[in-house]
Amino acid sequence: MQEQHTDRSEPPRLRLDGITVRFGGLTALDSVSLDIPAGRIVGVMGPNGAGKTTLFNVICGVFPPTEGSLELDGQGFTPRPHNLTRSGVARTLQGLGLFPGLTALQNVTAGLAAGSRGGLDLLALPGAVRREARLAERSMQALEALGIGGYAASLSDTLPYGIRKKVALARALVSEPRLLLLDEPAGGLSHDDIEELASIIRTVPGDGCSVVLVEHHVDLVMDVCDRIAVLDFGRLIAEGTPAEIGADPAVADAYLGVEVA
Ligand SMILES: Nc1ncnc2c1ncn2[C@@H]1O[C@H](COP(=O)(O)OP(=O)(O)OP(=O)(O)O)[C@@H](O)[C@H]1O
Repeated sequence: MQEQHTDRSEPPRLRLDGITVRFGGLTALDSVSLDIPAGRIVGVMGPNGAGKTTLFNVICGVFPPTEGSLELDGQGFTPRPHNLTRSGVARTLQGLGLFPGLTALQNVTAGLAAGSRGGLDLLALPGAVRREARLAERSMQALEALGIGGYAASLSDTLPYGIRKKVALARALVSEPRLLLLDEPAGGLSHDDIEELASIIRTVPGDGCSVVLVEHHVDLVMDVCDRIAVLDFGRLIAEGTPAEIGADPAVADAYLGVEVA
């Protein structure tokens, strides 16, 4: 199945139209069309090598698709990795990507500065100082919203892994994105941390933000997502609600015995 563009009255937050990615002779994504509705959480699942990371990379502009196009809120969208925040798109990375020599607060502020016009001001002009104070205040609020304000002054590499994951999430959320891309956020987390992550992810659409969740952790995807897309060998083999995906024999086949419901 490929076409499932639904509500024609309002454009989806993100539309992927016929996305194909080839690496030499290998087709990593094969004409994938998928809508991410506004204010919804959409999971992308699939076995190893299915094309999940490749899809994420296309949405982030790491490389352009070989064929196909993207739209953001109905406008043609050519993502550029260094301009994503300004497009209203934020992401977390599998490897966290925090600056080890910076505090938790400074790491979050870096996420804001990436989206602002001048980046962080290095000259301590009065206006610049005020602006930096505002950025720091917003960053602190982002940390507090995730319950980790108490770690603001700690160097990020001294923090427990679960807290670092939250710092990375705060850095993505601080820019108030309209599209949040989460790349395997549950990787390396304990069961309790994953439950907490699930409740955090569920709050994101409250601000109208859409979420794309690329994740191996099937339980988390089933738990938090409004809709789920399943890739297998680069093809979109299923798209639907968690209940529909859990009952889809093609999905069960793709996972070869891995329990999905
Ligand atoms: N830069 C690249 N050059 C060549 N082949 C690549 C490249 N990136 C990915 N591939 C291939 O494309 C296919 C899809 O890979 P991708 O990493 O997107 O899958 P995935 O679903 O994210 O897998 P995993 O769950 O193991 O991370 C695989 O066969 C992979 O080997």
